[in-house]
Amino acid sequence: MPAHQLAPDITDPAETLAAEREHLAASRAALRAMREHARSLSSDAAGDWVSQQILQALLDQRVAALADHSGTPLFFGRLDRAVDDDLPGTIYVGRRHVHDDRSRPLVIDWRAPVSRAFYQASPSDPMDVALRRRFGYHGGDLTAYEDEPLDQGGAPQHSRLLTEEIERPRSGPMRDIVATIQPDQDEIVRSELDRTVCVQGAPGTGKTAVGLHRAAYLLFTHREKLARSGVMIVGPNRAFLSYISSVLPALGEVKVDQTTVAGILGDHSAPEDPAVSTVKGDARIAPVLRRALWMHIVKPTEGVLFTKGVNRYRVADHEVREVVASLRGTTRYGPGRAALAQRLAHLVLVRMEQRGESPDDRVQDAVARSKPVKQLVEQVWPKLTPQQVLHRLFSDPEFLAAAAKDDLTAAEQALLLWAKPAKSHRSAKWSAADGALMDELGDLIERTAPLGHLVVDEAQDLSAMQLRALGRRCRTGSATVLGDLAQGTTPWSARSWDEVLTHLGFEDGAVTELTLGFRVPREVLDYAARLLPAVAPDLAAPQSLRPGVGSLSVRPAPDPATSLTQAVREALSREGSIGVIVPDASVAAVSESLSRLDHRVLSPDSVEEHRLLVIPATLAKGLEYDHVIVVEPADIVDAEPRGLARLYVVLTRAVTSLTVLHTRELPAQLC
Ligand SMILES: Nc1ncnc2c1ncn2[C@@H]1O[C@H](COP(=O)(O)OP(=O)(O)OP(=O)(O)O)[C@@H](O)[C@H]1O
Repeated sequence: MPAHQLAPDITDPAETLAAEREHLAASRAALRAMREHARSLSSDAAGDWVSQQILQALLDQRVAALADHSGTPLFFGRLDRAVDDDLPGTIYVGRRHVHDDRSRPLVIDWRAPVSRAFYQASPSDPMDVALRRRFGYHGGDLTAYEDEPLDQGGAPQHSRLLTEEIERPRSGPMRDIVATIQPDQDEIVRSELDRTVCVQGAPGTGKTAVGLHRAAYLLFTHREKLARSGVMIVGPNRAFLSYISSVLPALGEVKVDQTTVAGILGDHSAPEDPAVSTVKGDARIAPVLRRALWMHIVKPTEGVLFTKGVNRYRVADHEVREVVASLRGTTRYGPGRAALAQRLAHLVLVRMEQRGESPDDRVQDAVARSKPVKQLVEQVWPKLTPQQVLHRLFSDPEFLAAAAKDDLTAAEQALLLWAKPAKSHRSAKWSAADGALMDELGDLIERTAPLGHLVVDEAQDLSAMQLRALGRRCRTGSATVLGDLAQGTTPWSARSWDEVLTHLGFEDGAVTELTLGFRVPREVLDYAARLLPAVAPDLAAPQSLRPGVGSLSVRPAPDPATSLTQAVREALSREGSIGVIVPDASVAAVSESLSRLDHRVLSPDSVEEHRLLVIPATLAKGLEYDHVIVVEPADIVDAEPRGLARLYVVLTRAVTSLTVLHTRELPAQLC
């Protein structure tokens, strides 16, 4: 008999646990049967070879989605419901739906509407739940449970299992938080597909986790629609992507694109003065690009002469001018070109008809592709690539001035001009900021295909032009925008979320805040928060769920190498991952000084998994380690204009302990 039918009558904890284990075993067996059934299905039924391959791929995906990961529990919660409806009185909430051979649900997916109460119900609003049970696990084994009656009023109960989960040492990539999503996080996760949500949150409040879980929720709830249009996660760099890469697959979602802004806009990396990148990132350049593109259209001075056999058909120059004028600004540049050819061909056809001929559509297509029409189109409405337009804009001061009008000052235009223009657009070296400009131009030429939903992490760091590039990818969909204004480290970092939402094209997006920190111990967070008045004076000091007494150690290091080795050895004697975060310029020296200890250096592209990592300060964003050792804060601050914000990021990566080593004086805010 399934455990859930026995459980309500059992009061002895050991018996209860045994019954729940039985339910777990039954669920595992049922999942195995579901998997075997899926495996037994054949793609032979499909009519042709292609359909067969597609069906087989779908069946393989289904089998993969039904895998039972022995290290993760099939369910983590249970609700005893106090309502008589079509659903079972007791439901088990887990990572995926499992049913028995008579289609009775043994485990219900955490994303199903009925599971919502597991995250949201409270004694003041029990949501028809009499009892919430949380399970404790070790590996895949059920080891404990905790009951919370919800129908008797009173204050919400403190959960020991929740605390243990939050306190669990980190190792390896980021884990899902599906068993312990908090009510305010759940609100965001379950917000509707058509809503764009922007989450401001202090370090470690779970923004990334919430964004990933929202993606999983939306894929479950709108499976068909999003399977067609797609969901994309955009993170700050590849090291971050590799850190978060396991979360969605663990939730059964394997078909989500996870990428960086460079992954979308191209890996352009020509070095550039930040002052130039700042002008290129400003939204004021968007109308400049639009003008620069359309300025390539030349006023027609000639008509078309089309010859067929002995017949000649003429379209007058003023007619061509009228066609061009009517198309200008009413279509994108690329389709406009094609339309011009068709409209000219149509005028030729009218001439043919006037002479008693009866040409059909094929004749119109042939005329549109004929040499005289093609030549005129090329002359009047030339084929262009974004690179060609940008190359001209950055090499030709007069062209730039004409395109810039009053949108850019003379000084800004001077910044944009290349000191040594490349000979052609083909040999030009493009910067990261140019990537967003090319994308903008690309979209003015041909429409960018939109996605169903976009999750943008660390959005505070993106320029207006990068945000516009992302926004156009979800213009018919929606976005989840995540970030922290205090962690903005680029010269163009956002000062307000309204600004970010406007550039993305979601002016009416809702801004919400997460305030409780799950990562950084209170003592460490309070220390880092001393920088807040300098980096984001309008933000309230963050709060931590984790007391972490004794987690902070700030040490003068007269002999840096010895102090570092000692701090690392101390961390190695404890459980968990270790991140040594250092000024970028010191990476090689620090790695050298740790040469006797087995370690790796994190690089932007690395998928390094190692217990002891040396991390350049500029790569630390979004990452976390049990023990963090920060080397020379003053150098981190001095290395870049928003160095204090960088230091704030760096000081908030620790889960268990933070050791700060300094030879130089600490920044004044930390003294
Ligand atoms: N509800 C939760 N239950 C358990 N752990 C959680 C919960 N929410 C967040 N966490 C954990 O807290 C840590 C920080 O989460 P996350 O990286 O998503 O925060 P963040 O707000 O994106 O931080 P940052 O701004 O520093 O990038 C992660 O280890 C995450 O798994």
